[in-house]
Amino acid sequence: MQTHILGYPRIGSQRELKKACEQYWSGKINLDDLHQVGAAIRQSNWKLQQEAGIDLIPSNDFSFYDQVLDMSLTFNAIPDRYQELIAKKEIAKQELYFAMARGYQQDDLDITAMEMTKWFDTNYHYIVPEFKKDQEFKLFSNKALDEFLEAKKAGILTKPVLLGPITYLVLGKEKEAGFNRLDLIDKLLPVYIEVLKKLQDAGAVWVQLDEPFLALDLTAKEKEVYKKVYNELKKQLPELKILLATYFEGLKENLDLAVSLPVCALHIDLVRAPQQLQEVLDKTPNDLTLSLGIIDGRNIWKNDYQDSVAFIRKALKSKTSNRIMIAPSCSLLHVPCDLDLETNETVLTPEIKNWLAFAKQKLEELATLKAISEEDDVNAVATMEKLHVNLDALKSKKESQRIHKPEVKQRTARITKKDAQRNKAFSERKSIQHKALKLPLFPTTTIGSFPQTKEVRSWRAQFKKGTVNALEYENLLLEETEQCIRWQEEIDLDVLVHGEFERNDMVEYFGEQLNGFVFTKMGWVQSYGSRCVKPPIIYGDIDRPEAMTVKWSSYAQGLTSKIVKGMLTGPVTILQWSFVRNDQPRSETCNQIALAIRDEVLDLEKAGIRIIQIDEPAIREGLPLRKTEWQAYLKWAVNAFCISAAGVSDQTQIHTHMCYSEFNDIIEHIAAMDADVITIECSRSQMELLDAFAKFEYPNEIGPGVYDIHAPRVPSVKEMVALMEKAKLVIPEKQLWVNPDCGLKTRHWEETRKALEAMVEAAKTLRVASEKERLVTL
Ligand SMILES: Nc1nc2c(c(=O)[nH]1)N[C@@H](CNc1ccc(C(=O)N[C@@H](CCC(=O)N[C@@H](CCC(=O)N[C@@H](CCC(=O)O)C(=O)O)C(=O)O)C(=O)O)cc1)CN2
Ligand code: MET
Ligand SMILES: [Zn+2]
Repeated sequence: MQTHILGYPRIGSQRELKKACEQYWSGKINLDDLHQVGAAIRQSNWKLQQEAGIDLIPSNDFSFYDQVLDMSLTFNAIPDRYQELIAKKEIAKQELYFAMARGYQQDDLDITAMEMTKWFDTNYHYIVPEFKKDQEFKLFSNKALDEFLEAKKAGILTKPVLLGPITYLVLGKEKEAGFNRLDLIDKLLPVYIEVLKKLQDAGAVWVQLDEPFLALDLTAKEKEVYKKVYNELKKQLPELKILLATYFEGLKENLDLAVSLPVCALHIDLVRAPQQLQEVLDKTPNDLTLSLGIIDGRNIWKNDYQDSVAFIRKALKSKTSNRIMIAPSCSLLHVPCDLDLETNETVLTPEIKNWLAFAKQKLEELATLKAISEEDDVNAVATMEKLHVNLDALKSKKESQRIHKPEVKQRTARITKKDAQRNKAFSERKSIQHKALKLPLFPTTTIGSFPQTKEVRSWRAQFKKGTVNALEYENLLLEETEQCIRWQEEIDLDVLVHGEFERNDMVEYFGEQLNGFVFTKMGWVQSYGSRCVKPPIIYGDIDRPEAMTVKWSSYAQGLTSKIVKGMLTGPVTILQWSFVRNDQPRSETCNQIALAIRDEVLDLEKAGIRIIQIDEPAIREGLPLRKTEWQAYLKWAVNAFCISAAGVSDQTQIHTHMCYSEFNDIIEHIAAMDADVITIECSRSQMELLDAFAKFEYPNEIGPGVYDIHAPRVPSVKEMVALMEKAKLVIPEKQLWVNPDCGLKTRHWEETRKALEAMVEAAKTLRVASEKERLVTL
């Protein structure tokens, strides 16, 4: 039996990669320096796995930005707009790569970045491949080979990891009409084969092809392509051992297809879909190796050895041990690097730490599971001891007094339908709110955050270190908030925000203030590119010991006669972006959070806050990957949002916000959230996202983002007016707000100021135009 992993976190346990990339982008280090940091991370990851005794160690799981973008570069799937950049100067591949990820605004070139979207149901974002009708592929980057050789030189024969060809195509987007990207497979496959041949010639024995789509809902055509592709690979590369990796879901009705593909090994996710093991065993041909994904690659709880060993033994009963591999369920990209770095016992108590395993610890778990399962003598001392230590840890968690709070459980049990409903329907609330708030046509606002400058972050870092005391820290933040309010007044925004300077992150900040959560110091996980998050850990029943944001919001409101919008993160997003307890349904945990947020909403209202935004950017990402499970999820998720929002009076206006979302197939559920106003990210799709709202005749108000904040470029008044004119064609103007896309916290003040000034001018231009139209029709 062999152990292997599908991938290891690549940010470095000290976020070395993030720091190096950002230094390179700002010109502080050169390409060589950057490449050295990358190499050091790879070496260290390989060594770590070697020391833990992992049998089959992956390579090419490293990436400077994103593994999907790596594939696009490998196959030369470079959108035409970058040709100008390539032609203009002899550009390093690495620089072109970053330009594709982040856009390029230099030397009078203005090239937009490629789109970014969520990786399945995770908080990781990938760069969406762009395909055109006459798309050609050729080998452009040798990254997979280079990294294989690099490891080989270091004495490790790795298993290179590539995104499988079908998943790669499906993840992309047709950038023009008239073709289906899946039909590009005939052009793509030869280049794949070329890459695989090179790896084989260099000595690779195993190659892992990730095909998560094989575990999702497939069309008949997609199934055919799976057959065709893997048969062709077998034909062209009969000697190469392909490990086909599925994860994030069970194979279900695709099982027959999966086990019929002529590959050497099939990896299945037994954490998400433990029930599939028996059927998979029944159907797996003898010569197909089965890789059991038994350690949770998406969560941080210790593995249950007893459970896992039972799984492994079950598999060993129907297959010989050389046909079994064990592994984490998916790449470890989604968990933090190393629990050993959590040494601060006041942040993470030893009791709770004993329940956890991060990536490095999961390697040890894997090796131990192998040892236990291969041990013939069940009384062997070393084996039994490891089992008992594990049993003790799990028992300590199960019985901990810290997890269960009867009053919290009673409160969620008492939730009624009425708790999730506003007093009056939106049609009536609308005029009550308009009278109360007196906002102009096309009201302007922002999504909440303003630049988290180096200074703001360093105050917080110093405060956490203890070199700045609580009072000093608070005063610095209050000053920053005041400046932010003054400036918003100056540029004449209609609905102001306090700026979120006190937050480290929109989820971690709330987690830190709620009971039932613990957090880490170094538990970073990549979200996109160099950006990381530190998901809090929900270990127990959740309640709110005291108000969380009222101080900031009421301070900001006290500074101005304009309306300041309160700013909260919604229950589904807090749930989705935390590591969640695995001893009760997610819906129950979500309701607990919803009640805590509801209390906060009511406290804000009491403190005189008249507009409250409850951000739910993760509601769509939380959608189950299989359609059959959508209804059940949407029901509890939407209900949890409603519980958090519906306690207020009709006058109080509830906003919500979602970014990176497709709304077409869930629009009725978005409507059921019944937020008075929803802001959505729209500019990169040129307002296309609004079509879903228009088709549904969505009755509530909408703020489509009028400019992309992911690049430092300042948008013109004209282009924003044009986008809003486009919005007006599908949504009545009385329903429209004007705001940027989300993410101002990642920007600098300089461009933020200019862009928002232009945005306010755009709104004013729209008001004048609409007044003229009104007079003409009179
Ligand atoms: N959880 C979450 N998921 C999300 C989003 C989000 O906002 N939050 N937004 C969407 C896009 N994803 C994003 C994810 C992260 C960031 C982001 O800005 N991350 C920051 C970290 C934010 C943070 O936690 N900051 C902390 C810690 C900052 C830090 O690194 N401090 C230094 C010290 C700094 C100093 O001395 O000056 C250190 O600890 O070493 C703080 O402000 O307190 C980063 O990677 O740079 C942005 C968008 C979707 N998913
Ligand atoms: C990822 S959604 C972010 C919403 C939050 N209010 C912000 O502006 O940062
Ligand atoms: Zn957002």
